[in-house]
Order: sequence, then structure tokens, then C-alpha cells
Amino acid sequence: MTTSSRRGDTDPTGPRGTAPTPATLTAPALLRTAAELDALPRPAGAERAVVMTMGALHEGHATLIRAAREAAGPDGQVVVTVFVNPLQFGEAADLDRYPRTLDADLETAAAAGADAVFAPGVDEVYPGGEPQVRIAAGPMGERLEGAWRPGHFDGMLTVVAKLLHLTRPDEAFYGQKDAQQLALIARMVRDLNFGVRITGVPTVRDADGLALSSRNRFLSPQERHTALALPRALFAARDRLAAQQALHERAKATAPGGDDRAAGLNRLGEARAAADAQAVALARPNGAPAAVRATARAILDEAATRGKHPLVLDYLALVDPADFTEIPDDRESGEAVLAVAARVGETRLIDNIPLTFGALS
Ligand SMILES: Nc1ncnc2c1ncn2[C@@H]1O[C@H](COP(=O)(O)OP(=O)(O)OP(=O)(O)O)[C@@H](O)[C@H]1O
Ligand SMILES: CC(C)(CO)[C@@H](O)C(=O)[O-]
Ligand code: BAL
Repeated sequence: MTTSSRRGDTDPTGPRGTAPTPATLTAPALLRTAAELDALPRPAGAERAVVMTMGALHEGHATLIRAAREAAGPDGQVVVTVFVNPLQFGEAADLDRYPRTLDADLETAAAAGADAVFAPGVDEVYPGGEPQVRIAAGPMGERLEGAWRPGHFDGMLTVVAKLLHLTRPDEAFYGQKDAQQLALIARMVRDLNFGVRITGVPTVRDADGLALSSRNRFLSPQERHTALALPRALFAARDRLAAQQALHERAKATAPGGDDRAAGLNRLGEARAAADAQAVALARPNGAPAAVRATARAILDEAATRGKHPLVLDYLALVDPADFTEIPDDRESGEAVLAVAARVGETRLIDNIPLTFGALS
């Protein structure tokens, strides 16, 4: 039988020897059933914020919880859900080996400022077995991750819908690391009038650049070295775009008249100055999407040739964050997401970076 429990005070030094903070002094309530969650009083005159996770909490999750705490304020309430959702897994092996670390998760949640952790069992979330009626993610859910993990986003949205109904938050927080998931949740909430604010939180990375992920623990040191090609590719592409855009800005500032100026200089016999003026005039942002893709691709291709621990690329795509369709090569302005998914050994990783075309960053 499972019961609602409010665990005693944690070690005052906090988890992993961190300095004590007010949040570490009180452990969150551990709620195992929907009935226990229903019995959790709502904060009076303040908001409830929710962070949904599959557990094995790391600093990325802690950042989401801190953001929720900050938004809810001292009088508000932060609920963290921990549930490994079978509906969104393709291979049973991936589901079976997914890490489950509830005791450590409660400490991490406490230190980050959670008031309650809702960690139901599979039977509690799906009392009638696999649900007959599900959320369909639609066309956006069939692109990128959806193409590689058929049914994944339907399963993800179905459990997110259920968890939103169960926890009834004012605001819910999700990581930009799972950019397509975040976009789909925002879309579902808008299309189906869920009446909750959805907030994205930027990706948290390790010092070496790798995006934090529960699945990183499966990487051997050599595999991790290969996996670093993901952030390196994304950051190189971002830098390439910034350089191209800086050159374009310089062109606008230094070459009024562009090609006309080059022609005039040519007539005067100033061949070198004419060539410079023309080069500057040509430094337009046109072709930036192709340059961004090529820059990232070169780094990923190199990692794919690594002897013992090669990277196997599933996709690299430059997409519109609104619907995850490919950005056309002649795009000169607007928001984009450069997204990548790859396998290293048995571990599949995803990462992405937001980019803005047509602006100096
Ligand atoms: N590095 C990160 N930075 C910011 N948010 C993150 C990060 N990693 C995960 N999140 C967010 O935390 C929430 C829960 O994610 P989840 O429990 O699946 O963790 P995960 O580390 O992404 O695990 P995995 O990649 O193995 O599925 C999601 O909203 C996810 O986007
Ligand atoms: C949103 C989510 C908790 C649904 O299971 C999961 O996909 C995750 O952890 O990103
Ligand atoms: N972090 C996304 C959840 C999943 O991989 O299933």
C-alpha cells in the first residue's frame, strides 16, 4: 500500500555536501496516488507550478525546479512529477534500463525548492491498462524525433495531458533541450485550451558542453568524448552564423551603393578597391541556412569516422521552432532551431541550439 508521506528533515548539509538553504531543510511531500495529490492543499492567493520529469534528476531538472520556485514565489507551490511513461518508449529495452533513483530525486527536488513530489506507479496513471483514447501529436509530431521514434510524441502528450489534469498547475516548466517536445506541449495547450502557462527553460550543459541528460550516465569516457561532437557542431554553426551576419553588417556600413560603387572604382582603374567593394557588397545573409548546416555537418561527419566509438547520426536539421519544418536556404531573418540526434554506442542523444537569422548575436 502506498501512503502520502512528508519525510523528515534532510541532512542539514544538504545533498552532496552543498551549503544549507531554507529549501534543503524541509523535504518535499512524497505523493504516490492521485487521491494524495488531490488532498494537497492549493496555495492560498498564490500559484502552483509544476515540473514534469522521468526521474534520475540532474542539474538540468534542478534548474527547472528553481525556475518554478522563482515563478511561484515563497507563498506559491512547486510540484515535481516523477514518472517513467511506458507509452512514450519504443523499445522495451530502453524502458527497462531507464534509471530509477527516487531517493536521490527527493533530495535533489528538496534542494531545488520543491514542495511536493508526485511519483505514481504505472497502474495509478493507467488504471485501465493502455489508454484507448490518446492525444495525437499531428504533423509536427511526425517530424525529426517523431520520425525516429514513431508514436513517441503521442505517448508523451497523452501523459503530459494526464499529468496536467492531475496536478492542475497555473504554470508548467519544460526544458529547451527537448525543443520539439516543448513546442508540441505548447501547441497542445493552445489547440485544446488547457488553460495553463507553458514556460521553456534554456538547456543546462556540463562544463565540456554536453547537454545534461539522464542517459549520459550510459556513456563510457571514450563514448562521451565522441558525443561532444554534438555541442561542438551546434556551437560552431552558431559562430559561423554570427560571423556571416557581422560581415553583412560591415557591408551595410562600409559599402553604400554596393555593386555600383565597385563598378565606379573599376572605371577609375581601382581594381583592388573594386574587388573589395564587391566582396563586401556580396556579404549578404543569403545562404546562411546552408552555411549553418554545412558547418555542423562537417563536425558530425568527422565524428562518424572515429575508429572504435563512432557517432551515428540520426538527423541534423535546421527548423522553424513553430512547426519543426525545414528552414529554406533563402531565409534571411527569423527564429530557427538547429537540432541534432545521434547514437554513440547504445546511447541515443539529442541536442539543439536556438538561432536568430538576420540579427547580430
Ligand atoms: N540539460 C537540460 N537542460 C534543461 N532542461 C532539461 C535538461 N535535461 C532535461 N531537461 C528537461 O527536464 C524535463 C524532464 O526531462 P527528462 O526527465 O526526460 O530528463 P532527460 O535528462 O532529458 O532524460 P533523457 O534525455 O534520458 O530522457 C524535460 O522538460 C526536459 O526537457
Ligand atoms: C514530459 C515528460 C515528463 C513526459 O513523460 C518526459 O517526456 C520528459 O521527461 O521530458
Ligand atoms: N526527455 C524526453 C523523454 C524521452 O526521451 O522519452
